[in-house]
Amino acid sequence: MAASEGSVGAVFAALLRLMRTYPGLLALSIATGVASAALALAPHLAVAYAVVELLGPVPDWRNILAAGLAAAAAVVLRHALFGVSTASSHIVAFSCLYDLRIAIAERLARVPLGFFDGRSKGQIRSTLLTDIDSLEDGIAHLVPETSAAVVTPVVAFAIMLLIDWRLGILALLPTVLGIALMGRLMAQSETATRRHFALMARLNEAATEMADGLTTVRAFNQDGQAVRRAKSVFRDEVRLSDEWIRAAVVPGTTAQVILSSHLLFVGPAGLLMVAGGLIPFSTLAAFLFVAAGMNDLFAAIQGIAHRVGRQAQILERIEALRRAELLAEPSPGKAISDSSVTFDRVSFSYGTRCVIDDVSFSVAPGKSVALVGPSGSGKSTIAKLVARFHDAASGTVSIGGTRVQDCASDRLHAHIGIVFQDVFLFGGTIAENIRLGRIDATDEEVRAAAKAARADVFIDRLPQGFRTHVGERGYGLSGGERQRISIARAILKNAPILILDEATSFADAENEALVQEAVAEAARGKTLIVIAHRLYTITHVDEIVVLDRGRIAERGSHEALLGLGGLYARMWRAQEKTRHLAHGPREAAQ
Ligand SMILES: Nc1ncnc2c1ncn2[C@@H]1O[C@H](COP(=O)(O)OP(=O)(O)OP(=O)(O)O)[C@@H](O)[C@H]1O
Repeated sequence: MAASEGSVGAVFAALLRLMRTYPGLLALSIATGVASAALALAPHLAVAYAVVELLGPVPDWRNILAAGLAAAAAVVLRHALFGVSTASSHIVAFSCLYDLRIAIAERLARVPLGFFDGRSKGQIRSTLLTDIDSLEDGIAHLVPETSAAVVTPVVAFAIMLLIDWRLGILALLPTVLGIALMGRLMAQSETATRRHFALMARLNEAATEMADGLTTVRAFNQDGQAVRRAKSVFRDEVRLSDEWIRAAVVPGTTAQVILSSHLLFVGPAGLLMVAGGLIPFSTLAAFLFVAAGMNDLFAAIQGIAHRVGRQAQILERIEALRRAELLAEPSPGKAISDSSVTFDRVSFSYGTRCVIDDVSFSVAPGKSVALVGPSGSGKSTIAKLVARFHDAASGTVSIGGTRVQDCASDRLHAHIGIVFQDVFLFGGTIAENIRLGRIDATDEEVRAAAKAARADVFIDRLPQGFRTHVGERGYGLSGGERQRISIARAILKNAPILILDEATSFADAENEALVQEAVAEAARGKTLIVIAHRLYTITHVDEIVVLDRGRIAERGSHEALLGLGGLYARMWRAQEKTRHLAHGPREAAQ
């Protein structure tokens, strides 16, 4: 966006673009803001008029009184207009913030899910909350205040030029000089502002990490280290703010002094002109009263200059999310004929690191494949390529004979149900969380899905059953219970392809048995791709694909792979030994 270039014009253009959906209110805010600012000069003009009258040969007290009353009325009107201006600009601002949040949320819902891999949640949260909130200053204050701050000096200078053009030009010089200096100041402070905001994102991350990771940190007795890390970011923040203020204070004050110095130029020059008989004293007095009315406005201009720089960087970060590259959508998308899944010579890299290398396999409709292999071998990445979280760098991933890139994303996602190992539950009721599988499902359907997922018994035992609120991320439920809610979602969705990232650990055998039953229920009649960590759960699948460093090392049935005596057989023996030790010989033999 143009605002990222940081120029004042670009920032205002970007802010006005955001506000253009509310043209009536925007115009009202600017017009009343400008009128209010122009009226700021009225008392000065009234005093100037009264002084000229007083210094005249026959002062007319009625005129002087009228000037006083006009000044009082102008003050009241000025404040009333200012109230209208800020009220309407705030209505526009809060509507714009809402629009932006919705636009970004809709955008984020359509970007490839891989977009989130490279970004910290803290950064996204900071932009969605803090940055968009900070835009309120730009929209509600900056635009009307700036229009007003520009108009008042222009009107004042016009009046000053009318009173005496020579003094008017003299008063203009320090303004030009001060504004030029302020421009340089803004350019200089841009780097500092940028560093400050980068630090704000780190602050946000540190705070999120502290809140989210508190349990882990405490469990490992690392509270000291976590606090030290957070403290170091907090200290950096103070240091940087200090540097920032120190860097801005000298040039800022200089610009302010120069901007306010017009009276220093005009006063002596005007007195010389009076002494030389070029102008009467009453003209100088009137001029000085109008010129004095400019001082507050110069201070306002300086504040505005600083805020524009800040807004430029806020807009830049907001735009990065608002313009995030979308998944290329085919138009119209091709049909998906069945629920088969095929990988044909697929390779994929995260950055420059190749993690899937020339992988080919296929699963026929209603059949099952298990992806196994050491940690980091690429199992989850393969599952993500099926659901098009990322696009393959080469080769094709297809569903029902259609490349995933050729399917409209809603149709693609309607075909795939995913059960992640790390189950995400929203803060809401259990029923709402299950209904995520199909928004229009009836209460009976939700209950039936929960029953099929072996979740109904524990849900009914909760204080408010299906209406029980689960906290953020499912706080208050066990891992196995969360897993079964997530399986209930998939059962409710009833998509023909099921991708299952198998949970690695369970607190007890009962929970594990229930999840296994739930999985069997969810997978009934579906094409199943299961990422398996515990090999004894997948001995029955149609094909096992063994991955090693992104390549297919072996494939076949459980028995065939054991007979091969390779990686799978070694993994199986290692796991059986552990199971044997954990459960005793009888259970392991079952
Ligand atoms: N978002 C990412 N950015 C960069 N590298 C990634 C990303 N996600 C995964 N990787 C890397 O890609 C490789 C494959 O990861 P993947 O998660 O597919 O493996 P996995 O076999 O599922 O591992 P695990 O069994 O531990 O879950 C790993 O080396 C991992 O570090």
